[in-house]
Amino acid sequence: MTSRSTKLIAAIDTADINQARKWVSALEDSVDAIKLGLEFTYGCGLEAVKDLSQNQRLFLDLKLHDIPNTVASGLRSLLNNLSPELLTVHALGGPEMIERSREAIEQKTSTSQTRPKLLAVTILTSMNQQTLNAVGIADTPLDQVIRLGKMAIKAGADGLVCSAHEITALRDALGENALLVVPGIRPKGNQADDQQRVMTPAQAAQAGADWIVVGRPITKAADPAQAARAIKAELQL
Ligand SMILES: O=c1ccn([C@@H]2O[C@H](COP(=O)(O)O)[C@@H](O)[C@H]2O)c(=O)[nH]1
Repeated sequence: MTSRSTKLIAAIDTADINQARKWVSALEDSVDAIKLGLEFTYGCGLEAVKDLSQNQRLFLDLKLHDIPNTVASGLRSLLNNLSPELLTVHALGGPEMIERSREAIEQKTSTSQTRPKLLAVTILTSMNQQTLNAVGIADTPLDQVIRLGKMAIKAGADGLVCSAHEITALRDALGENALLVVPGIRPKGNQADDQQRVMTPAQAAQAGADWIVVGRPITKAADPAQAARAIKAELQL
């Protein structure tokens, strides 16, 4: 049990700007932040990201993964126009890519701004033991997340994207300061869709998530705001 207060991020996964606006406005008072990722950014563009996040805390989830120079340059270009609160690179890009990302972010943050927090995506929540084996990794998801998590934090990441199954072991390994941002969340009664390492909002909060990320259980609900409020209520249990 933890005294940490777990916050809710709604994943706004659509390429339709009008749909995105409707969701963001309906969810304004019931979530703590929005997440815009590949679907919205590729479909609507970076100007739309800026526009949609004007009055919202923004998690920009582009999961950059390339050689260190390209990722660092990409981040500098991105941060010319945007200042998300959280952003992602893939831990599998390695320590130099993470170090260079952190440097790029620091370089682009003026003294009056809050620095965007750099999150390293460990093992996608859609992967299980079988999928890891299929890409040539014999370790368990837990061992692999812990190894990547330690490396990423040492290289300068502020936090990690992981599943709720790894939170307790990550807290033991990394302490309380690493930000743990947790997708793969399904309230009871929701289907898992393509997610494999899943827990409920209450379980993730009890394990010590800083943020949970929830997409389809909110956006596909008949009343997205009500679904988000129910998840928030579960976080207080
Ligand atoms: O390991 C990861 C990393 C990111 N995500 C993203 O979170 C949301 C989850 O959406 P649901 O509809 O709640 O499944 C989605 O935008 C993913 O890109 C993740 O699921 N797992």
